[in-house]
Amino acid sequence: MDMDKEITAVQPTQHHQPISEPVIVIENLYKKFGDNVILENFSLSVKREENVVVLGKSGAGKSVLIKCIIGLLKPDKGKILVFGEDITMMDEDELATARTKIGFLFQANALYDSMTVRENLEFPLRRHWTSLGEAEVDKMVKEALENVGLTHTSDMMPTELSGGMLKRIALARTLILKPEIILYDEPTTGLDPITAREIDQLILTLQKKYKTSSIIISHDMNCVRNIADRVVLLLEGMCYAQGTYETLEASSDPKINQFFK
Ligand SMILES: Nc1ncnc2c1ncn2[C@@H]1O[C@H](COP(=O)(O)OP(=O)(O)OP(=O)(O)O)[C@@H](O)[C@H]1O
Repeated sequence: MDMDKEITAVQPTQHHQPISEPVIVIENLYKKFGDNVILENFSLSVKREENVVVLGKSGAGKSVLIKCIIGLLKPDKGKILVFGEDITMMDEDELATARTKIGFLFQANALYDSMTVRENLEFPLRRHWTSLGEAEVDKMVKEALENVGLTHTSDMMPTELSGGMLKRIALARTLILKPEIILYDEPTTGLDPITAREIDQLILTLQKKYKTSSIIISHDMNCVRNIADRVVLLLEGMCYAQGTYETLEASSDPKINQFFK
């Protein structure tokens, strides 16, 4: 379909310039459940070191999109190229390899309540990088906790931490495997505004440090404004519009405008 709207009137932005080489290219993705068409001709490309926020109403298909990118759902049609390799054509072994390059920050953090913070951080290392020695594991856990300013929580249980601290630990755990791409599912939902802004800042700081590329699902318009190099509006199954926060906010199209009120 030719309804995709590229909003081109670029305004000055304080965000860094992403490098133009794409790390994710999604072409004409189509996904339905029964008669319920969720994604219809959805296309999107994400450049290296770019933060793309996907904005859409509840039920628009944002989670379905993310699940397709990590191969948890198979689209009915279309391609998802991650570093040039089509995720939709991969078997489980190939997917497992591809997923080591893709970090995922779950909305509910997905930390293990029965493990200490340190054990939660060690878990992905021991699972994916089995050849690491104790000293290396220690060093990486320390670095991960320093990155999020929570070295003192190492021996604490997740239940002893606040929502903002849990989000930081979840972010540290996502980053510990040094993924090149991070997918964030509503990273600031459920946090108070001040903590939410701290998480935005941390996401940006760590992105600069590790040079990651990201797709971020968010309803939090402050988060969208702070983090997005580019905003993509997922509407009616497709990429309805895309542009900087400022250009979309200035749009006179009521379908775009409704998100910025
Ligand atoms: N496994 C599934 N089987 C059937 N329908 C599904 C499945 N997964 C998602 N859906 C449907 O797909 C649609 C999009 O769901 P999705 O979770 O992607 O929405 P969303 O945009 O992430 O919404 P929210 O912002 O509320 O999380 C919904 O109508 C949902 O019921």
